[in-house]
Amino acid sequence: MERERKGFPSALEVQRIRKSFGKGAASKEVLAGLSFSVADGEFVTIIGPSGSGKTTLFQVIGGLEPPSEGEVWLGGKATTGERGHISYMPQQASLLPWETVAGNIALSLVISGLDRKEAKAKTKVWLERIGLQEYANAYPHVLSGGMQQRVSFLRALLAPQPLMLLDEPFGALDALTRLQMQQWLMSIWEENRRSVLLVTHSIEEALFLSDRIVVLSASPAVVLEEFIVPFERPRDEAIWYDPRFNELKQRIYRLLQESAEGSG
Ligand SMILES: Nc1ncnc2c1ncn2[C@@H]1O[C@H](COP(=O)(O)OP(=O)(O)OP(=O)(O)O)[C@@H](O)[C@H]1O
Repeated sequence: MERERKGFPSALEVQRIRKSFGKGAASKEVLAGLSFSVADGEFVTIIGPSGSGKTTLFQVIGGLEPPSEGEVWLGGKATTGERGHISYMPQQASLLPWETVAGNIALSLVISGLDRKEAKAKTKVWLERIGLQEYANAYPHVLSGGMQQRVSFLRALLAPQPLMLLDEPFGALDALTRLQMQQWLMSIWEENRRSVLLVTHSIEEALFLSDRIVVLSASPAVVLEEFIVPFERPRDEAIWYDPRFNELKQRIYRLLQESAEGSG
């Protein structure tokens, strides 16, 4: 089987993915033939109604669940059903509790190939960049939820895998911290472009952060529509007041609402 294709441009290609759980009459189709891609250095967001299969899709992309049909290509290689090819940031920060904040960051750098001395020096620079230099020697449990997510995002950013999957990373934060985190993440990401696939329930968050938005239908999920987000980078809060922001927000909202009504 062809395992590599020359000149394959995408960080991620999801090709006609189907996924059903259960067998026979009890079988339930969750993903009903999904295809989309993430280009190198692109920030793509998946939005879909609750229960539309977003977590299942991430599990298929990350190789934790085999698809019933279809293929996953990462960085030009067929990786369907294989683990270890993506860097993952979950909703609840998963920092190593026995390592300090600096230790957690340094470990990501060591895993991505730096020696310990280089990793230590780089960790210092990163701690300053994310505003946590005072917490270098603290353990993760003393950090606030927002601070933990900064370290968690940084660990995903520094990991060697080319695609980052961000699974509702701000879902557990209060509204103000969430806004601050969106601005923070965008500024760090704009300086260090990586290929990102984000899942969120928030249309505003998707419009603020992404280059492109893929809207999924209610279960069983298909791609309803893709939207190119037209705002130039670097971005700031001014885009919230741009008439195109509201117009796109309304279009995506209506699409999700129609899909939810159609399935109910
Ligand atoms: N291992 C499994 N066995 C059987 N059904 C499953 C399994 N995993 C997920 N499902 C079903 O697949 C459907 C989609 O679930 P999933 O968690 O992927 O949706 P989601 O879009 O991430 O939901 P939410 O937005 O609420 O987080 C649900 O109906 C769920 O019950």
